[in-house]
Amino acid sequence: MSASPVPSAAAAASTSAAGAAQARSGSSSPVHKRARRDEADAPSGSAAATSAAPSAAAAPRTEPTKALAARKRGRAAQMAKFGVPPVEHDVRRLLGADVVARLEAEGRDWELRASGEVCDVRIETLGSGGDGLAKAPSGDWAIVVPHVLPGELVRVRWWSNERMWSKADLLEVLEPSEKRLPAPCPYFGQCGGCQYQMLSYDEQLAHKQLVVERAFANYSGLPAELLPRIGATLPSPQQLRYRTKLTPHFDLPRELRRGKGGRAPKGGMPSAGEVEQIARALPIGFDQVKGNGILDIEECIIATPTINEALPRIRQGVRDRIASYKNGATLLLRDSFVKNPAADGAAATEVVLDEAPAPAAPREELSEVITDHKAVVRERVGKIMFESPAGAFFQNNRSILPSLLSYVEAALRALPAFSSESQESRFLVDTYCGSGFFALSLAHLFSRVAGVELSAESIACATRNATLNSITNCEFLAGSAEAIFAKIKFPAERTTLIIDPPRRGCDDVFLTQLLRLRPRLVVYVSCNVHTQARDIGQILRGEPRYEVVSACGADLFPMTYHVEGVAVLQLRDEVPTPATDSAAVAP
Ligand SMILES: C[S@@+](CC[C@H](N)C(=O)[O-])C[C@H]1O[C@@H](n2cnc3c(N)ncnc32)[C@H](O)[C@@H]1O
Repeated sequence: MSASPVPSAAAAASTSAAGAAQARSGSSSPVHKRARRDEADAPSGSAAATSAAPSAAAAPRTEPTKALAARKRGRAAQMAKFGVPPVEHDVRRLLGADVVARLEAEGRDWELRASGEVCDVRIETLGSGGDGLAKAPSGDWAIVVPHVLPGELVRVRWWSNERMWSKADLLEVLEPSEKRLPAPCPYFGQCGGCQYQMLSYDEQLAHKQLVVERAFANYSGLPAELLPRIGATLPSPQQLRYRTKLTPHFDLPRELRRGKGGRAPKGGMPSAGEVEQIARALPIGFDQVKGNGILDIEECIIATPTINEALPRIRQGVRDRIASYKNGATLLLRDSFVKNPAADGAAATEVVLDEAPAPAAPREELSEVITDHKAVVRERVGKIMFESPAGAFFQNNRSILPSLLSYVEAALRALPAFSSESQESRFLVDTYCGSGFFALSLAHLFSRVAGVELSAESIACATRNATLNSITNCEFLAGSAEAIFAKIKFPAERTTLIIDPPRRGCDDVFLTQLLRLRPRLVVYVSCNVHTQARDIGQILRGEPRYEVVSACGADLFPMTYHVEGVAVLQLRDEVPTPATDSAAVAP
């Protein structure tokens, strides 16, 4: 066994780096306290490293009933929103059906296993959430470890108890994988933001393809023979410096927290000098991997250069005004094209766009950072300029948006149901349309377009964006997604319906009405491939019969475990279309 140093910045995951990060973190929530107590109970990193042994497969301990009930409630809350957590599927696959059945039958699936034990484990697989999975030395429990790769022998410390698995810290990579690369980010290993900085981009894409496949296998409820074939993941032209939105946050240090009615903090208000010291030490950034509070981040290499240029000024602004905050806060930094570069260009940064620009558009544009939630953010995708409320949703990776649109357009054009119709006889319904990204970008393919969206502010922007870009065939409606079904009068057999919901996916009301409308084609885009697979499964099992004609992941979030799902469905030909279908069906 080689104790070679970790050949990447993941060495930051070593105990010393983690300790330094912890020293800079300011959180004191109960979760953090518990984690620290666990560490205090455990042997020190170096001593434990030499004595790491299978004995770490600790004998189960007794847990107070209330604590166990709280753990079960936490999982039940997640189940209600998203279904079985993806990691549980990964754990079941790792342990195997026999072991899982035994744990469940013996009532040992919620056992209390971890309390700071250190052990060496071989990582067997990479889970859907970006963490590696290994079997505990006992063989009947899983250990989930961040920033590791399959095949690696790693030294870990377990610190939390979940159902049939425990989370663990990575202490050391004892035998690195050949696939491990030096991570470009100095915070990798400590920051909870990125999971894959040590993995080549091709490997990231291949893994995300597997994640989408597993999502359909685990969540669609479809038999194996009906699972869709998942295509290669759509790559992002930029793998770093792509994020146009960053939300670093901070907790207000205890010494500055006021009591009820604005009363001075318990020990009295610190002096100006003390406040300055507290402000200087304040971590402003992202959650640490283990939940040890916030890691101070001076630069985020997946964010755009414009954001990184503004970050020091915005962080300093927080420090200067720290005594005026009542609580911690989440900051907003959005990269926005400058409306009038000639007038506003002084403080803005030149952006070179990756995609081929529209003939009339400039090759280079200026961008600036917007921090006010109520302000307007500008984004150009291909020929179209979008305005959206800074506090509302807009896609965060500008470099991949042209290829995402091209993928959808090519997938539709490949279908006779679409290509045999002229533009004048095609209709588009864009549900969960935000500021009109899909509706306006694809409007040239359709005769008429209708969009629906819950946020009235976003709808106002969508309507304005149509005018700004001289697009005259789009209408937008503020309301819940299913409200569109009662409004539109498009012929269902010539209608394409886009679904792009938030992470929780669609509800039954929406899916039921979609099936009643029977649009000829459905494009489902989602930032949560698990709820997407669940919803597509429900559509495919319903009446009338749909089939998936193409599906893949799109890498809107390189270096992280997130993957966007894109799927195109069509109504199956053998299903006769009732005569009433040529008019929209009111609910
Ligand atoms: C993932 S975003 C997609 C936005 C848009 N398609 C785009 O690409 O910019 C999901 C959108 O759904 C909206 N939304 C959430 N719940 C909704 C509901 N029940 N009905 C309609 N829109 C909803 C959110 O406000 C958000 O704008």
